[in-house]
Amino acid sequence: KGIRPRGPPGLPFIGNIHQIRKHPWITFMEWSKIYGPIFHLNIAGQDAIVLGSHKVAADLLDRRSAIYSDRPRNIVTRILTGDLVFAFTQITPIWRRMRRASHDALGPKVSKTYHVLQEREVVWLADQMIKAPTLFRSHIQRTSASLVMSIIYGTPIADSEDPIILEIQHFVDRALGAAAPGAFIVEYFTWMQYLPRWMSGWRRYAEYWYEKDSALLTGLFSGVQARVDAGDNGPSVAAKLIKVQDQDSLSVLDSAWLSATLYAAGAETSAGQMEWFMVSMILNPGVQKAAHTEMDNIIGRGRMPTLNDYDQLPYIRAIVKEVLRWRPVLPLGACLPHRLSQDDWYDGYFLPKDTTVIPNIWGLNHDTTVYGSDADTFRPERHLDEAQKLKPAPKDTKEESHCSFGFGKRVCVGRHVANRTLFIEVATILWSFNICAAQDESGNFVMPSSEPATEGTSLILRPRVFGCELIPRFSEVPTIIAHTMDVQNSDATM
Ligand code: HEM
Repeated sequence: KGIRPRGPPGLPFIGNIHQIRKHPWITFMEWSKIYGPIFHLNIAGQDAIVLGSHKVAADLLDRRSAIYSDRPRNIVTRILTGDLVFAFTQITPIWRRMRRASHDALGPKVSKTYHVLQEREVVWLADQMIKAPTLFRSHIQRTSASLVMSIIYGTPIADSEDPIILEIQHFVDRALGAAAPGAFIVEYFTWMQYLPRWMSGWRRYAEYWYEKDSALLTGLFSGVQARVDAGDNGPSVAAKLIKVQDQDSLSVLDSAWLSATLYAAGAETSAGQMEWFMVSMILNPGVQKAAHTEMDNIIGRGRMPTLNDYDQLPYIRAIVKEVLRWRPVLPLGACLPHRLSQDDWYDGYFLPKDTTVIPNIWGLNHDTTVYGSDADTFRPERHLDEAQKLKPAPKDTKEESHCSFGFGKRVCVGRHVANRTLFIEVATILWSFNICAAQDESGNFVMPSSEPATEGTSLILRPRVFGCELIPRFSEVPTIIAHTMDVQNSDATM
């Protein structure tokens, strides 16, 4: 039907699997230089293409999103989640309803109703950082988990070791783990799905956990139902799902899984980006200094920043864009590639139905033809013009200046919330602290690595474990944080 894109030669049966183990996004950048911005991989007999330029990614995933927005069919995940995690599902009627409900609950206008929750959480974060600075990573974790829990279920979390959080985290690890390439051999040898149940340990595992997780998630959702019935009017996604009753309403089970999907997609991603923010600040004191100057000029030292300051703080917004560009926590869209749902032709190439389509988000974000020869450098100024206002974003980056929120019909539904969360966390930490490298016993500074960690099972790309010193920028910082907390608490009880 036409020629296929070129790609690296592979081995019989397994294709290219053995060549793409460690940091595949870097290998893919190299292969893009050899084979062009669209190249072919053989994943154990399954066709895949990798997209290595903004234009190709936008041409296919955004401009032809009608046929490039399915997900690969994953046998184990489907059973494990009852096909109710819409981030993993095909474009089905249930995906459409869940996606619409999420957009209605997290879109640009509605997400303003969560500002009060975001502001409360970050002041709490600053307070924890003042009181126990060495535990900053666990404070960042708690804040992300708590914020997403507040937005979704209306229930903040005081401790990152909270039993509910641990239980949900196990659910998230199971779901993401099952979707990870190579997790279950049946995904490659699909005839195994027809083996009897007693020969299929993976099936018994998936069915068992689907029942258990459905009970856990329905319990969480029903807790919100009980509060709404008792007259609680607090803003939350779950409360919105309960209150909106129309022909598109989701069942309790669907709503329970939808809420949990949003938690799974939102908590670790935001926390991972915040860890990269901390690393970028330690490595770039000049950037910190410029941010502190913006803070002093616009906010001053008498109050903490709020989300109302968003438009007045272009340098902070440029830092957020640069963190997302420089170290995207989902460098390949992680376990969420797209799938082509019908035969297609592009630039003289034939692309068969069912091809897995992998955008190299990391590669696009580091493309020197778009970001210049210093694309690997953390430099927020690249997003600003001479008047220190934000520049228009490069073409095909959907006003974000990076591709870290994905593409087309699958573009991250939580991006408005995520952008504001990162903004207020970054602004609050920079208003409060000088962030410095930690010192070892001999007083030498220990710089964090800008290389991503590879250890651990998380699919989120995080920095290696690192320390830092958080020094309040001026003596009134602790008092102003405490005072802001008091005001927020009294507003909440009014
Ligand atoms: C900095 C934080 C975040 C990053 C970097 C991020 C990134 C992404 C990426 C790359 C995708 C895949 C897009 C694609 O397939 O093309 C995605 C999907 C998704 N994100 Fe986010 N995300 C973040 C935060 C959030 C938050 C806070 C939520 C919700 C509260 C959320 C909910 C989702 C959902 C539900 C999907 C699946 C959409 C679908 O398949 O239709 N994300 N995100």
